Amino acid sequence: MAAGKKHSRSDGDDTRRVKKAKIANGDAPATGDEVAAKPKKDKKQRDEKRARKEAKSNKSKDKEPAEESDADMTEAVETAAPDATAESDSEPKAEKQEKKDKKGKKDKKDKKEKKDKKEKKPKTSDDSAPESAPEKDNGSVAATSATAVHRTGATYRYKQGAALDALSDAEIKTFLDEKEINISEPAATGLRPILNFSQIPASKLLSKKPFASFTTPTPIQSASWPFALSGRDVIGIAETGSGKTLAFSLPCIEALNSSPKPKSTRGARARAVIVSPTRELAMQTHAAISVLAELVGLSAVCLYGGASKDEQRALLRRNSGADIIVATPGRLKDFLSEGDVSLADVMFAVLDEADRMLDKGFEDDIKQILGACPAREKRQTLMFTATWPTSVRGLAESFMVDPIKVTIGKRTFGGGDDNGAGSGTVELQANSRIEQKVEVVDPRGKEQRLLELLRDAQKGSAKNDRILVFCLYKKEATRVEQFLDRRGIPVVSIHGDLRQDQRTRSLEAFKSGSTSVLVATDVAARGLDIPEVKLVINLTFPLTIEDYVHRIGRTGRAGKKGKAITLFTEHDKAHSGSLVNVLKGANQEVPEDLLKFGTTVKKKAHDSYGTFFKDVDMSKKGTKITFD
Ligand SMILES: Nc1ncnc2c1ncn2[C@@H]1O[C@H](COP(=O)(O)OP(=O)(O)OP(=O)(O)O)[C@@H](O)[C@H]1O
Repeated sequence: MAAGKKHSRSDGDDTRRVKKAKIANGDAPATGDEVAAKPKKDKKQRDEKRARKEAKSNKSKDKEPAEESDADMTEAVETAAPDATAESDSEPKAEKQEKKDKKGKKDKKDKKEKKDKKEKKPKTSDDSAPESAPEKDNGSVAATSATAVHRTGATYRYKQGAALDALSDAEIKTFLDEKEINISEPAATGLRPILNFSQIPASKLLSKKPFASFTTPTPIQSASWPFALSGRDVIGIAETGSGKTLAFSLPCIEALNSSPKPKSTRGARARAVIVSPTRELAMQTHAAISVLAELVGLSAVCLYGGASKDEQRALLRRNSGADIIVATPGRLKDFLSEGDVSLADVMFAVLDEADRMLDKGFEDDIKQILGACPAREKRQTLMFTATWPTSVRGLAESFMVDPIKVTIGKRTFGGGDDNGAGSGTVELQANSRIEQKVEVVDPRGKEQRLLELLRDAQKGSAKNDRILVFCLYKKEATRVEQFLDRRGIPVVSIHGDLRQDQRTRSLEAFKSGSTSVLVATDVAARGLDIPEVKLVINLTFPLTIEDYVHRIGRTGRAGKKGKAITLFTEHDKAHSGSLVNVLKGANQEVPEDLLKFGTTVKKKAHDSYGTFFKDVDMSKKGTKITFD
């Protein structure tokens, strides 16, 4: 099959993927006993003095060099060992039992309150919602000016304003329907979406007019802010480029700004932690949240691999406990284990690109990082992404308390064969402002076709239009960059074989427009907000359909239009069904040539693998494919 061929390529990545498969299969260096023994030990230690002991227990764990741990999405997998016994939020047993009892009582109380509320709630057409979303609240949002209290101890109080209270249910329902907002709210608080910036409660931050350059909140901001500002856990799923960064940044700053700073101690004691899958995304998020943080005198530090630890350590010291840490998992784990950072005071934790962070490649890191934070009942946890595969949902909820799920877009459509096998419904949606073209091509002609597409797209006045070309492998990216360079195309690249300073330089050259073509691996697929990317070309199809949605999402951002062209070959036929669904879901043309490969959505061959897994037929002999 296609995967077999890809893995037989002679670009060096093949062996790594096989190695990854082995590791994720339980063929990891650490034995099961070793892995199992650690959490128990950690628990005991934390029982005595959780915060300090956490750093110590981490110290005893095997340490990976940061330069490898988050250099690239593929590299991250290599370092991931299975740890099925690890707990998401390990705490002492007695404390756990006490919490369980308390939670039991609280649950009973909540249930009663919920029941009372439901009875009071006016019935609307949406009350007949499908069973899959029994608590869906669209259109039945009772006006309330209730003041929500944070369980984390933040003194910020979200009070729904009079202007929002004054709106009729019908107006709210129209807004929710028009913006395709779906809110699944177990606690039925009845909080209404924030329709415009003036409806956000006044605060020191708001007095500085941080949103002056925007006209209205985006749907994900409108719908998630009331809950996140109220201290609730939120899962936010919205299309690429729809302002999710601000959706979690505003509540983060408000929560921190209303809480006393912990007394200065040795090591930086962060109060918010935001975890990102790639260095560039961590830097971008850090830059974005720093704009808000500085307005109210809070500090944010970015920790990522491939750069000097000493410099980052110095930044942490200078800020004597950065309020906010934005980090890639590998480097953050290093700092935790070395005792340079403590997450024991974290009241606000965010997983950006959450499905990627919960994927097998990062799962253990995330367990360790969230395990170093206070228990989920004592922190607020937010997860945001554009794609939310079912495989990560259970794990996500294990890190959260009754999360509110805010989904933007019509995300349910059928698929699979006529017998209903192989798919069912999918909740995957590409940004509908992106025109998606798929060309089925002979694999041998791909690079020539790329050249034609680039020349065509950069004709005349479009000469400097920014175009992002995605490859699957690092070596492939290097080769394609050289191929284009030799043909006079101004090009730079970004992938895991480059040093961090080279990666940064490439991205800067592309962002500034000094070089109009960027060749990238999936290290640039998620989150990067590069202005005016006119076209995304998928030279080689990604490993998962989710990655496809993220890749093309580098264009058509913040309400703009964009275009994506995918060169699809017989090697990618396993993805034809899911690609057809994504195209249909975004009202895009489905080429006949693509349909020939079939429309059945293949179930993932192996549940243990995430975005980077591709089935490898170990019995097959490699076919040497020659490029160029
Ligand atoms: N309310 C708003 N109005 C207009 N533009 C906005 C608004 N909020 C954020 N933006 C802008 O939209 C762009 C995309 O935002 P952001 O990077 O947060 O998207 P995202 O949803 O996180 O995308 P991705 O899924 O790719 O990570 C940014 O340039 C941001 O400044």
